[in-house]
This record gives sequence, structure tokens and C-alpha cells, in this order.
Amino acid sequence: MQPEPRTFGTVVFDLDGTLIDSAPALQGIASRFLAELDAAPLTIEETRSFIGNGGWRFCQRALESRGFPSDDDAVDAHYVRFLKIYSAAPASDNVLFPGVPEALSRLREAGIAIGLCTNKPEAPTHVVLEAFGLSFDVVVTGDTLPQNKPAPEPLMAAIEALGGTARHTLYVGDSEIDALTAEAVGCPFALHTAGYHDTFEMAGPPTYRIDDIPALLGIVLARDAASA
Ligand SMILES: O=C(O)COP(=O)(O)O
Ligand SMILES: [Mg+2]
Repeated sequence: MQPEPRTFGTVVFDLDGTLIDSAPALQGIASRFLAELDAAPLTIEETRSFIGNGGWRFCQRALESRGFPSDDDAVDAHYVRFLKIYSAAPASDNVLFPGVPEALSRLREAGIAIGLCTNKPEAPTHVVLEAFGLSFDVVVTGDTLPQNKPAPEPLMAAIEALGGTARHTLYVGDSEIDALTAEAVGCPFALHTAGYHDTFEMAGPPTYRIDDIPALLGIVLARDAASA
């Protein structure tokens, strides 16, 4: 008798708050940016709460929090400098969550295609991936398409590039933005609870909740994972 086919042939990951704890790095980056404007540094709580909608929105929230104008033109004017500081920052203040490289290798060995779909800008994404030796079959960053999550296009593009289908893809993220993205695409969603935003107001409950990345293996590698 043939084994049951796996439920998931493709897994796509969010980056910040899911595979890496980037809050200490972004706190430092934002603080250097704000210091040039003679403004106080961000707290780690502020930093965590500002991550998830991409670099431009992070910059906007940082400016807003320190009482600067934060309309589109004002943010555009500052974003060039912010992105320069962000892109030049070493990866050393980012912390890889436990078991990530091993879990990615296990998925690969099992023939699962793996992708990354993040709102993080392209240059700092690649700095982090190279520093931690993480590689994916497709990488969609905040700069790849005109749309950012929670619009469905970035995740749809990742799934298409992997040759997968929404129904047989698991999207793994840490925020309601990711949950809304998965909903818009029509794929199941696993929430990594160690990330930044585990309270949901608009999205439905996650299909799965995992407290660490290796916990995914039990879901994805099961021959007859509960159909999502
Ligand atoms: O907001 C960001 O820049 C990064 O966010 P993400 O990796 O969680 O999509
Ligand atoms: Mg995230």
C-alpha cells in the first residue's frame, strides 16, 4: 500500500520574528537613525511593535513615535537615509531562533521546497541570510514586488516560483500580517509564538501554533497531517 501523500509539498517562511529575532538589530539601527535627528532611541518594546510591515513603515513609525512629521513625503525624505543605515548594518545583532538551520535541512532532505516571503527590504534580507548561511529555493522580499504583505501577491509569487499550490503550502509567520496574507492566498498558516505579534484582531485563528521552528517538522513531515 502506498503511504498517504504529504499534506504540504512547500513551506514558505516569514523572516523577522519567525526565523530570526531582528529586534535588537533594528533597535540599534533605528537608534542610530534617530540620533542623527537628535531624537531618543527606541525601546525594545517599541521596536518589536514596529516590525512587520516593512522598512518604510518601520521608519514611519519611528518618526511618528518621536513626534516628527510622518506623512508620505516626510517619510520618503528620511527613508533613503534609514535604508542606508539598515543595509550597512552587520548581521551580528540579529539572533537566529533555535534549530532553524537543522529544521530547514530536514525539510529539504524530505523533498519539501522551501521559500522565504518577508516584508524586510532586499539588501538587509541578504545580509542576514548570508551571515547565517540560510538559503531558500525562492526569496521574495519587501522590494521584490510593488505590493507588500498582507497583500497576497508576494506569497503567491513565492508559491508559484516553488511550483506549489496554495492548498499544499504552509506559510509560517509571527504576525497577524502573515495570517492575513495566508488567508488572502488561501493557504494554511502556522504561527511562531516566539515572534512579535501574537494577538489577532482581524485574522482568523492560525491553523497551527508552534513554539519553535523544529516543531514544524511534526506537522509538515507527517504522512497524513490533518488536512487544513
Ligand atoms: O517589517 C519588516 O521589515 C520585516 O518583517 P517580516 O520579515 O516579519 O515580514
Ligand atoms: Mg515577521
